Amino acid sequence: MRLIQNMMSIAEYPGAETAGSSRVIKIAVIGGSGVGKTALIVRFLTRRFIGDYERNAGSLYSREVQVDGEAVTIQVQDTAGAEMTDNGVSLPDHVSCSVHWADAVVMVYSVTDRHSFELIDQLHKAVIRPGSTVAPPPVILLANKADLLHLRGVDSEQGPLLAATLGCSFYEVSASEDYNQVHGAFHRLCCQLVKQHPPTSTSTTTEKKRSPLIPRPKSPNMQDLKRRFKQALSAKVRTVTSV
Ligand SMILES: Nc1nc2c(ncn2[C@@H]2O[C@H](COP(=O)(O)OP(=O)(O)OP(=O)(O)O)[C@@H](O)[C@H]2O)c(=O)[nH]1
Repeated sequence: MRLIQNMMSIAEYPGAETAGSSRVIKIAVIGGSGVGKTALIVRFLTRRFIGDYERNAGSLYSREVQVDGEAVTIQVQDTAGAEMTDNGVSLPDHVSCSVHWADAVVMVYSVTDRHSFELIDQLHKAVIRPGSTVAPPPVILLANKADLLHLRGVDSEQGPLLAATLGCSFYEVSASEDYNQVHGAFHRLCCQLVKQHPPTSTSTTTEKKRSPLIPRPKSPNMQDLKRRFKQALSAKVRTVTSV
């Protein structure tokens, strides 16, 4: 039942094409696999924590929120997990496109996953693209799963240290335990973007950055959500019948 309620909360959630307000803020969330990217986005936008997910293929979430008293449409692009290879970090095309599309980037690692922490430096390089003439987008670093103290693989001092080296803000959060932390981190980023881009110049700035070659990110639709719900449900039924 919890699963059903949770899935319905996503289905009720406004679609990506509802950008009716004057201003659209685009955020890409990137990081290693299973660090909680989807959980963080859903938590920020719906207040809910959903424990069951399938591997992410890259969905675009959208919602109108109030930022400093102004109605703003936030579009958040979830991305597939990045992997470390012998030649550095391997970013699927979809992730690179999302980074170029975004006004700001949220990098995520899990405090329980040392590899996801070690990916961050490489991911940051992919975001800021040293030597590029285009100004890099604002970036924040989130250390997720702070509730899993017994599984901690990254010391609590290491995150802030890395963030200071990279020149970005840092937040240790738990998508499962603390809505306020997650909301605070995303909200501060939104405030920063709103201040940086006054309403009249927003669309111009955005259009300048976006290449026509970059495909629009996917948005979750009802059919996709229903399919995922059925999959999750049949997995549960299998578990129950096999006991
Ligand atoms: N305990 C705990 N579990 C979490 C937290 N955030 C996410 N999870 C769990 O971690 C698992 C992975 O979460 P996802 O949100 O799917 O992670 P992801 O980064 O989107 O995963 P990929 O799409 O595979 O890259 C899920 O089982 C979540 O329930 C958290 O803060 N605490």
